[in-house]
Amino acid sequence: HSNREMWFQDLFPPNMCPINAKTNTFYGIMFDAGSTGTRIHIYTFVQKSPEILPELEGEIFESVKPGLSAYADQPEKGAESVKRLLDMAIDAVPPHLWKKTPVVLKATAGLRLLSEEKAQALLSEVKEVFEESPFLVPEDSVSIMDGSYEGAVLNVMWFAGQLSGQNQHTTGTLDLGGASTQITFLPRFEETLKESPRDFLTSFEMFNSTYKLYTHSYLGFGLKAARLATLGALNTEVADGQMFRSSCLPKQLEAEWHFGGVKYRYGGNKEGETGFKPCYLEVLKVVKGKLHQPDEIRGSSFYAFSYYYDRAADTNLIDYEQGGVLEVRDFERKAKEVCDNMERFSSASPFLCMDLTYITALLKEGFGFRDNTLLQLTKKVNNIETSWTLGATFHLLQSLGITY
Ligand SMILES: Nc1ccn([C@@H]2O[C@H](COP(=O)(O)OP(=O)(O)O)[C@@H](O)[C@H]2O)c(=O)n1
Ligand SMILES: [Ca+2]
Repeated sequence: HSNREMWFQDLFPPNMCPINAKTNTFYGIMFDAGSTGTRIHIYTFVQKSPEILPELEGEIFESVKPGLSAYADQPEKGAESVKRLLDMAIDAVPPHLWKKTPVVLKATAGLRLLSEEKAQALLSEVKEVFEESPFLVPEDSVSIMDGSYEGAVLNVMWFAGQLSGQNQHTTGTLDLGGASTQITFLPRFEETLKESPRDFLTSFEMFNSTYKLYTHSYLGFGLKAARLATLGALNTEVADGQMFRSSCLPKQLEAEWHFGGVKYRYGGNKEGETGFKPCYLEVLKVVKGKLHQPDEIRGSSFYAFSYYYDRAADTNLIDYEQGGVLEVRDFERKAKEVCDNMERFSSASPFLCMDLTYITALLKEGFGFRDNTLLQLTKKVNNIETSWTLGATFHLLQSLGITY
């Protein structure tokens, strides 16, 4: 594991400065308002001289469920959940640094799925909470994040950390959230640049370098949105008591599910088929032909985060603490095992079969990966959550001139 443990040291190089240099310590508070939960990351950095990048010293992390979008009709209550998390920062940051510590909230896909009006109401309540706090509130402190920024920042962090590592063939990241999914990589071939839609290509500046990236966020292709799409319930008016059925669910199941402030009734195919085959056909309708497939990624390997990690860990494909390396076909094998023995897996989430089948279809038919494409599943490094929030905080501190 030495390579993995070195990762943050690579990213924030160790002290190379004269012994009497003045050390600059600073904090950044970043909220990740995701579709399934709200999280606070309080980062501490130290910078020992202007010539070298700040080092990450530590992180305090806490999360609450549900996400802000569940408070679509009660924006004050949503903001309250943010305030409770922000109170942690009052204790964590020394009072004399409060005024120099920026607080920012970036919402991801969940809020993008709400109406403009409801999303804005939530954001302005949150903004009020920030303004009543003793922290530095920059312009645009509360916003809905552009999906390509989310992917870019995450990938650049990993890529920068890998420069001196061994795993130089892994140049991309895959993130599977609740409402959206991102793919990002550093293109190696001219072909990719020529064949990709314009808005899939971006250059990104961080750590004093410019990175040319392929990045895209697919809204509605997160795991939970995909459940609704598979059930035929995404972007439709749900009639009172309407029942959505799928061959990916246990035959006898009938239940309720709340997502994005809406209640859905769903269940298994009581009379019809269940199992991997019919389920795969259902899920295929959601992904087939909907995603751009760059040729060069077929043989690459990718880091994979979020629900890729969670579902692999839930089914013992990887260790929950350590993560691991998988091939795409491992997800398919597990999906077959779960879907064709649904009663045996009934103790876990009733969506386990659908989730694994969706992940399989997304990777193979969506992105066009091969059966043997390698995925490196990672959650934490040195006890720090691997998240776009770290890169975004770093970016923020640089833009505010808080680093030297
Ligand atoms: N700090 C975090 C944030 C999200 N996640 C993962 O992301 C999943 C949900 O994604 P999300 O709520 O951020 O949804 P999106 O808004 O990104 O679509 C969680 O269930 C976790 O698997 C994580 O592992 N650690
Ligand atoms: Ca997310």
